[in-house]
Amino acid sequence: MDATMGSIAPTGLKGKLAALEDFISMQNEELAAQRQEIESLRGDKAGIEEHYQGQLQELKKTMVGDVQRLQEQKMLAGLGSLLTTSLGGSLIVEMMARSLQQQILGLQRRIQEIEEQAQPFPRRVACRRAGESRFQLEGSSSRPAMDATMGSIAPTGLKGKLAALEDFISMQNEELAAQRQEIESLRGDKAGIEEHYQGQLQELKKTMVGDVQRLQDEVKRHFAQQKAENARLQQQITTLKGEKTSLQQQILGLQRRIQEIEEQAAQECTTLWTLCEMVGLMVGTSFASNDAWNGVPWRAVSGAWLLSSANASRADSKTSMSDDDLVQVGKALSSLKDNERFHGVLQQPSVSKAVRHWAGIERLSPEECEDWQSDGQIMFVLAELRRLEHCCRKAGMKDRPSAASDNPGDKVEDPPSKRQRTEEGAATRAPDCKSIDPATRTWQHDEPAPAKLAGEDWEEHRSKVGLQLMGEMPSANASLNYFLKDESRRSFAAHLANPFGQQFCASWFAKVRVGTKWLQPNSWWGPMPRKTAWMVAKGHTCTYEYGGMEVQPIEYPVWMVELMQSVMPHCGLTEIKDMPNSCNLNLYEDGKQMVGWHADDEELFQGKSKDCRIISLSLGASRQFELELNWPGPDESIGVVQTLSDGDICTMEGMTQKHFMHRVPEEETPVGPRINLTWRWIAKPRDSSKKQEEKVPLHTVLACEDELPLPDGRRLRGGKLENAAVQSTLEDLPDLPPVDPGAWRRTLVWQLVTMVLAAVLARVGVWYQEDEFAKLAMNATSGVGSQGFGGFPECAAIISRSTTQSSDKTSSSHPGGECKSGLGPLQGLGHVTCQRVWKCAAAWRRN
Ligand SMILES: O=C(O)CCC(=O)C(=O)O
Ligand SMILES: [Fe+2]
Repeated sequence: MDATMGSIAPTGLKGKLAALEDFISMQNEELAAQRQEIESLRGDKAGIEEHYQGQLQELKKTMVGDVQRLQEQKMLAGLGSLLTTSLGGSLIVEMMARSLQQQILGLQRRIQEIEEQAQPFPRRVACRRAGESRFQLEGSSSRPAMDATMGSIAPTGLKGKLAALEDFISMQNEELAAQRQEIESLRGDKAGIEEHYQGQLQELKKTMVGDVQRLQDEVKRHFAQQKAENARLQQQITTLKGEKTSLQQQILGLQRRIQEIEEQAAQECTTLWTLCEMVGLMVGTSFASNDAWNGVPWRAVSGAWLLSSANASRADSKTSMSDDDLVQVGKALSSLKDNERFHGVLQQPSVSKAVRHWAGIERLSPEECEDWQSDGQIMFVLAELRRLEHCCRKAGMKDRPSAASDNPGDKVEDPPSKRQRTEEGAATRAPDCKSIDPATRTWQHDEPAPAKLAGEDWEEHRSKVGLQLMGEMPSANASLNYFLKDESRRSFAAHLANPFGQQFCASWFAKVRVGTKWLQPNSWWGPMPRKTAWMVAKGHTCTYEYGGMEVQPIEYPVWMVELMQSVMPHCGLTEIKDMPNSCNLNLYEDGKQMVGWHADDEELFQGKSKDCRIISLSLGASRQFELELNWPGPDESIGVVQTLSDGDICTMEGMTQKHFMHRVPEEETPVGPRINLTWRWIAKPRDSSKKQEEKVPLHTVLACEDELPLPDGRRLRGGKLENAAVQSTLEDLPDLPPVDPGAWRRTLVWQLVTMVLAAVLARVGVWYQEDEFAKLAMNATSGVGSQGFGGFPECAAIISRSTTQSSDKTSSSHPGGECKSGLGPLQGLGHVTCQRVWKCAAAWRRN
């Protein structure tokens, strides 16, 4: 400053002052310029910082994007690895994915570091804020500020003023120097920041490029590996596909083979089954019509049947004469089994149809039945079956279940086996073994003709036995006309044309039709071709049986007694106590409905051994009533026909039921409905205590949908075999009394029991290994003795073979877990339960 001042000094004090002032003002200007530069430098610095921060931000964004992309690639790689691992079990892809994951983690860390490092450049000049300047040089108005400062140092004279100015200048100089220093420092800062950020950016870019490059390389390598792996897997898939195709072809082949075998087996089974069914029918057991038997392994069961039959016949060769008949049955069965022609012919649909009809399984039209007469194949098969039937009959097997009771005659109706031609069975039964012999004109009967008396007469004369015909009774209607009067056979039938008038008959037709609970039971031969009801006088309880079915009696309704009081006096019966105590009612809805050839010869009425009265009233449409001789003599006419019209009374008296059959045949032309009431006298009431022991057919055990009443009054759930019910019933069953091995071992009924047991077990899903089953059978039949039951192990073997073949070979108790019954798998229940099942089945053999 001194130098500057020296150059402007010599012009006196005033001049000096003026010079100083100029100088100060110059310096002020310089100071202002410097401040401006400082401002601008500060702005530059902020700009630079902002610029680099922006760049860093951008870089970070790019890096995040890159990482994300890599992550996606890694995810894909993860998927690929999953696929690869699951397909080929390769771990390479997974390892690569893991390394990528680590790299990404590293990159993320790196970004964090960079973020931390990328804090704004430290402001080393931050302490030098504008406010700390010794001079308040706000804005551009430096002059007034200086003036003010100068003013404060002014009033001490010119010298003082000079000295003050000098001071001021020297302060200004200091200030300038300080500002210059700041400018210097700011310039340095600016360069430093730029350099700092540049360096950082450079480094960051370098790291990033390296990292990304490395990752990309790795991803590339990974994909290449993946590609190779895929190719390998593709190869494997192609191989597998080829193998699969070949296996599929093999399976198809096997399936075809199975089908062939099954078809073959089904054919065998059909034949065997027909035999079983037939023999079953003979011993009073029918399986065919029962849905409950669906799902039973018939092949096994029928196989078991034949095996045990064969076994029985083998065993029988050593036994006593009394078993001969059974041996014959076994032999007949075996011979049928080996009869090639029989089996061949049986395959024919028409033949099997005929057999099914013959066995009563399926109903066919009379026209179809007639065609069979001329069909050699059908006749051949039926003849073979008849031979078997003959053996069975001889061995004491009966036609149907009730025939096995002690009272075989206690039936109102027999199966239509006794008569042929247009009998009831014509619609339901094949032209069977019963036919009229054209040479002798005699019916071929189950029974031979009874012996005649010493002369030509068949029966004692009525005068001798004291038979009074109803028409001869004093009060009887004189118009009662005997259209059949066979004194030799003591057989009579009378007719009385409507004595009541049309009005009476119409009103009674309606009353009886509405007042009766009509039934149409199914017999062995199909549904009965008419409706029926069975009524008895108060105090009588006899049931009425139709082909295997029992009908409970209805007590005479009031109208019945009233009607009898109108009808009976025409037959000479005026007292209630003398009137019939039972009545069979028939409703023929139309001309197609009928009653086949039969005799009312049930034991209940004793019609075969004693004189027997039957009185009938017809209401409604007229129908033909035919009577024919059982054993007509050479010159005798076979029978008589009587039309029965509305209101007509008809009687049968004496021994008519023994020597004649009667029927009401189908009408050719349409006719209206007809009711017939047939009154009879119950001569020998059935012993009701016998009812307890009545036969329950074996199949009923399984067939019944609901509860099955046990002989002792308890009930068993059959068809559904419900767990708890079966369990508790079986638990309560008493132990079996010891059985006589000779009697039971070889009877066909017993063998049927084993079949049923096998079927029961099969049905509830229990399958045993041969030895297990045999042991079980032995235990259960310990009462039978050391021989045991011959057929059983075979039976078990067949069952176990036929079942283990199809499913689980190792399971001894429950293949496939497919159990259709409500009992569930018996696996957990074990032998005890099975023994009970056995006991249960065995208990039925007594029935
Ligand atoms: O309907 C008829 O006339 C005969 C009925 C018959 O024979 C019977 O019910 O036993
Ligand atoms: Fe009859």
